[in-house]
Parts: sequence; C-alpha cells; structure tokens
Amino acid sequence: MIKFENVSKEYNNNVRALTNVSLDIRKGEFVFLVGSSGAGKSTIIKLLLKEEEPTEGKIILNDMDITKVRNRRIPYIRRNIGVVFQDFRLLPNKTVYENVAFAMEIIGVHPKEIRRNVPMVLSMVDLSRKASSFPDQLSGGERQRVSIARAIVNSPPVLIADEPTGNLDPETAWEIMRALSEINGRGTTVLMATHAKDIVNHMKKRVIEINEGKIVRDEQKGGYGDGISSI
Ligand SMILES: Nc1ncnc2c1ncn2[C@@H]1O[C@H](COP(=O)(O)OP(=O)(O)OP(=O)(O)O)[C@@H](O)[C@H]1O
Repeated sequence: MIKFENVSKEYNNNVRALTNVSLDIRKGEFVFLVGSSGAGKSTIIKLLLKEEEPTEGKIILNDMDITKVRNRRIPYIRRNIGVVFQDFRLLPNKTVYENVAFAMEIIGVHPKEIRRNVPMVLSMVDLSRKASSFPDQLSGGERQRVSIARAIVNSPPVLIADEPTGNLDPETAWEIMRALSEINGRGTTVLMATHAKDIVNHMKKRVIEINEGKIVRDEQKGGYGDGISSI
C-alpha cells in the first residue's frame, strides 16, 4: 500500500533529512512512525503527499509509482490519502457539515452522494449533533474528529495522521485513538507520526522508528522506544 525503496531526501540547504529509507506498509496495517524531533517523520509524510520530491529512490502508493508523476496528476494521487494534522486545519467560517462536505465538493462529487456520505461519517465520529456548529464552538477533541471525518469522507485507502493528538489532553487523545482504530478496523491503512509515548506503548501496533533520517527499528507490536526525546 505504501512502499519506499531506498528513498533519500536532501533539502535545498543541504540538510539530509532522509537517507536510504526503505519501508513496506501493507493494506490494512496500523503503523506508528516515531523518532525525536527533526528525525524525518514529517519529511516522509510530505513525500507521500507530494509536497516534496525525493532526491533519490522510489515511492509507491496504492500500486502507483508516485515518484515521477506529473504535477497535474498530483490531485488524483492525493485522493488516495486522507490527512489529519495536529492543528486540525478546519475552515472557521464553515459549519461541521460544510467542512466535511467541502472535501467532497472540491473533487466534484455529486451533491446527492455528498448528502448521503456526510451524515454517515459524522455519525461514525459521533458528531451528528454538532453538524450545524462552527469550529470555534467545539472542543479540541470534537474539532479533531471533524478533521478525521473530512479525511475519510472520500474513502481513501490510506489515512495519514501527523501528530493528531499533539494538542489534546490525554483523555481526549484516547477518544481520537478510538476513532482512528475504528477506521483502521474498517480496512483503511493508517500511518500515524507521533510523540505520544503512552499511546504507542498501549496500542501494541507496528512501530517504525526513525533517527537522523534512517530507519533504526521496525517492530510488530512495538513500544515507543527508550532513546527518543519526547519533544
Ligand atoms: N523545508 C525544509 N527545508 C530545509 N530543511 C528542512 C525542511 N523541512 C525539514 N527540514 C529538516 O529536515 C530534517 C527532518 O525534519 P522533519 O520535519 O522531517 O522531522 P520530524 O521528525 O518530523 O520532526 P518533528 O517531530 O519535530 O516534527 C530536520 O533537520 C529539519 O530541520
């Protein structure tokens, strides 16, 4: 589902963010990506979203080699990935319903399908009652659940979560983890970059650890790891 073959990334300022990274994440897996600040986690995510290009190597997403695709094909690739960010990134002037519907409108989904799917995903993240609220009327956990609903409404095979619990208190963070687990249980592959030690240790999922741009550990049912600073 997600494959990196000997991927290296050097930014313009000669910072080598990734060196020879190879990984293979299969359909339906739940994978934590861990490592100290600056290790290269966000770079892996940016490469998958085609926000950055690798300097070397090959990246395959959903059986598609995305390394050399043309710019005009990028929106098509991004439809295969739902993304959830630490800071939610909701549109403040749109309601919960409209925020989620917008993700479908911009890719030209038929209004009838939008009217069917939006209530369905809002109910999945337990937000049906908040459909008419605006983001600033919601708690942090509720906002993050809206962003999860938006990420999955177009049924992408892959969901990427970049530090999704970073702005949330521990209890709310678990609420988000339950939502992500449920989505994973329905077959979506989930890749989550995180510093949340307790969550990683508790979930016992596959853990890929990156340090100074290299994969140093890839463990089924792994823990957070001792050597990683938590900031
Ligand atoms: N746009 C950029 N231009 C130049 N260097 C960059 C850029 N983005 C990241 N870097 C550098 O690449 C390295 C890896 O950064 P990256 O953001 O991938 O780390 P990270 O593991 O996501 O860290 P964090 O946990 O703090 O988010 C760091 O040395 C960083 O300074």
